[in-house]
Amino acid sequence: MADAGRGGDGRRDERRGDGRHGDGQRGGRGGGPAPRRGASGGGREGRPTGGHRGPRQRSAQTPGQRARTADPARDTAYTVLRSVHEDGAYANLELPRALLRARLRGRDAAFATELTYGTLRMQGLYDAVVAHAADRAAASIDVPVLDVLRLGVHQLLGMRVPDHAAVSSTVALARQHVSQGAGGFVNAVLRRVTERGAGAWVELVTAGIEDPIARAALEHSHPEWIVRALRAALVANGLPDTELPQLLAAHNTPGPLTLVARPGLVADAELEEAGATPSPLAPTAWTLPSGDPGDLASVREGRAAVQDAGSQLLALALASAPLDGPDARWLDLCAGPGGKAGLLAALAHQRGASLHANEVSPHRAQLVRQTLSGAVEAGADVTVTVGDGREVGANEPDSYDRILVDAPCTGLGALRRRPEARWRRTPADLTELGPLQRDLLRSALDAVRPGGLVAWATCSPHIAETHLVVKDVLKRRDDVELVDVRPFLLDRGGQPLADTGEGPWAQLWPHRHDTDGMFVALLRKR
Ligand SMILES: C[S@@+](CC[C@H](N)C(=O)[O-])C[C@H]1O[C@@H](n2cnc3c(N)ncnc32)[C@H](O)[C@@H]1O
Repeated sequence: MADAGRGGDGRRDERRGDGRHGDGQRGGRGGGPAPRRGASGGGREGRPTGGHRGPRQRSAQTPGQRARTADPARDTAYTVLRSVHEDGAYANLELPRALLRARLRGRDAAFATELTYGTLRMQGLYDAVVAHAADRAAASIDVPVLDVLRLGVHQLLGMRVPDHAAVSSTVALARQHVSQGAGGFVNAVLRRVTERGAGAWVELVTAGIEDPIARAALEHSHPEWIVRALRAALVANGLPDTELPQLLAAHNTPGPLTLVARPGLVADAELEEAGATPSPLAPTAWTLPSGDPGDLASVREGRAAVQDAGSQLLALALASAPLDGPDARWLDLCAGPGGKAGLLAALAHQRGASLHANEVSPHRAQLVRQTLSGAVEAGADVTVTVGDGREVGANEPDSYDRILVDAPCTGLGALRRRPEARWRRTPADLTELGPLQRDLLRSALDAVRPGGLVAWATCSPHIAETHLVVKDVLKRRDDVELVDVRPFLLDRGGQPLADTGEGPWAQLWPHRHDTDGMFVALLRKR
């Protein structure tokens, strides 16, 4: 298969530092054919689990009769996969553009979304399946061909696509984008994949792996170092490590599409009329069961937005913790693209306070301005600056009453929304981010006035970015105390969220709270 394989891996370095930790929910919701649940998501199967399957649905067409042109939904998924793997693109940004270009809406868009996101998430497991079925290392297969195969395997093992449709359409993709020869190779490999169900494939590729972490990593398609870190984070936050499979499975399941209703800017009736329902998770959170959030006037006008409930809870906790003295100046130190600043600006406006939103990247600061447009329109006192947050403490000491540090981090708590992130991140990112994170927290503690509050937040449960940053910074300061944040993490009914840890900080979990894995610590300067 000269055109399907080659000697080495030859993949480009797919890493690209991003610092992108907006909520990025748009496009993350699957739909259309329901994903099969079990091998990785707690029950994906839909097939006999043991051994080889019985007679399969085979295509009646001969290879010559089969489609040579891929259908638009699969073509779109393939194009996005190539951009992710070849150009370092982000699927949550690239997919909406690709859907628009292909004019896909409704079920076709939902199919393309599930195919893209599911394939990227499950890539680790699928490569092992491909390697077994092709009898060669996945790394020895040209990445464009491997991407076609991954899409085919996801249709066969992760979605309810009939075998004949999955195989013939994926072969068409290979012929159209790679070559005739690649089509033959893809056909042969996928036919072998159809010989077993998802559960049987997992058993086969994990057979003989004794280390439970390595086994869980392959079964749930995560890099091993992330599985180890998540296990440590569960234990450090008082949860049993037996929950690890549920946590990993939650990363392989699309999260709900949650909206934030920015207080004072949008009425409940308007959201209800648009089909949204109140989420029990946070007083400002709404769930949009179907449809495009961009169709809502409140979203287009910045009065509501797509935002994970966990992000909302953190901003609400910072805003609601009691404060002695003035409460007039709020700062969001690392604000881009502005999700939490949007909520803080609305809350500050209701209280007669101002919000200063700072962001180091000019492009992302521009996104913050756009995000805050709804609050500004309503008269909120908001300033957006481009600057290094590490310098704010020295430049404006003892100046703010409440400060949010939503720090640049690995984003390991948001893996369900950023399907390729798990394959891009490396332990080296932690080494790189650690000093920056500590400097930002120190700067915030300098910038807050005595008696004021600083919230340290990450969308990562990794101990190195959560507990250790706070402990390290506090070791050298005797003017700061930790405040128990858990009483301020309130659900829609006003009750503190359960299972957020032993305090004083709090860790949210996708498998427990159905939010991103956000961490928050609240600090008060004496
Ligand atoms: C986790 S994101 C913030 C997300 C934001 N709070 C939201 O809810 O949309 C972290 C942000 O910190 C920014 N950042 C990184 N280094 C920074 C620095 N030295 N000073 C200020 N911002 C920084 C990144 O560009 C990124 O936009």
